[in-house]
Amino acid sequence: GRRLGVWAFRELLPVNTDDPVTMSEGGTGLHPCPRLGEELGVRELFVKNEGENPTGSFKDRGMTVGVTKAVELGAEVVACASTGNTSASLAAYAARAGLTCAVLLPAGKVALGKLAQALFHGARVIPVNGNFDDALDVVKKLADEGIVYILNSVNPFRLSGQRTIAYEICLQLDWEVPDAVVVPVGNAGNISAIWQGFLDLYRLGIIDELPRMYGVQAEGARPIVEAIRRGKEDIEPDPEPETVATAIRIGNPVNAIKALRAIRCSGGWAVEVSDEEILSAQRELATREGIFVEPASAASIAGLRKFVEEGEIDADERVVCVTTGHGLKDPETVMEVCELPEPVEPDPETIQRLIAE
Ligand SMILES: Cc1ncc(COP(=O)(O)O)c(/C=C/C(=O)C(=O)O)c1O
Repeated sequence: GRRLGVWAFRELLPVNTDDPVTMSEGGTGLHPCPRLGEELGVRELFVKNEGENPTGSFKDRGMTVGVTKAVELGAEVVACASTGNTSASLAAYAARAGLTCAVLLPAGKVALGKLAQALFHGARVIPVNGNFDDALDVVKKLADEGIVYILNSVNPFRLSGQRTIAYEICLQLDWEVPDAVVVPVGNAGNISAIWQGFLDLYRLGIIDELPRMYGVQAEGARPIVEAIRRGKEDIEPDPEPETVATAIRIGNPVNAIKALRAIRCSGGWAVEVSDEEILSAQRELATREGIFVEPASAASIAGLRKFVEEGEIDADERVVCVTTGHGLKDPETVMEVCELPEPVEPDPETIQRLIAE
């Protein structure tokens, strides 16, 4: 009788408490998307919509475990660097736990919805002159000195919560395993955690096969793609990452080694997509299947199109695209590509004409 969500899998989580800091995170929809699948050329396309979480991104799965652990350890100040969603999630869960929260953000590069969340939940929002990577370096130094408890994905408790994405996908597919799972990659924690989740189920004998893991990055921020393409063991950090998908505007992913292993051990691959491809995929998903995601999330859809074109994923395979954040996070990017009509008089003829146009 457990509600589907992160804590339905409590026996698999590394936190021994029956009093978690929780807001019913997880239990997100695994939506069949036949029209979009048809367009992309795959037999069965599902979208695992993480924008349905309490603060609108998959980060809540990690934060519920990470912040519960912070309380267990007696931490007083929790902190993170963030491109936005981590800070929004940490601000909410820290508020719920009564912890002081500090978030460092790359000044001018965080979507409006995420800023509103972090500010409104009462976090100490600290914009810094520099990129996400510079901000993370500072928070890591402060954590090493015991001044803050860090909740970025260098914290293993954060990633353990995100494994539940894999648990839920299998449960929602009646314990079958998809052929391919496509994930947008920034700091590279999520693709690593999802792979670990599938491995957990495999080692427990619950599933007897494993999916291939596919990572998608923005053309302007693609260190993982370059390392995969060149067969490298580690990445070349990109000092100037740039993309409209600000959530994945990351040049030096801390989980690079884990992500390279997840992609290689699973027989998957990685690809980059342009900002234009991201924005058109975002629009297609919203207009064809009614699912509204922020730009970075749509990278998984744009990437799937390329994996099918390149023969990495076959037309007759079952594919899950993980869409990682809600579209409301970044309304400004949406309004840049939409045309709001001028107001008209509310008379029936005018309205009828406009509807018919
Ligand atoms: C919508 C969305 N989609 C994909 C990613 C990439 O996940 P990772 O590869 O695990 O980093 C993020 C990451 C955001 C942050 O890193 C942050 O919020 O600081 C995101 O918000």
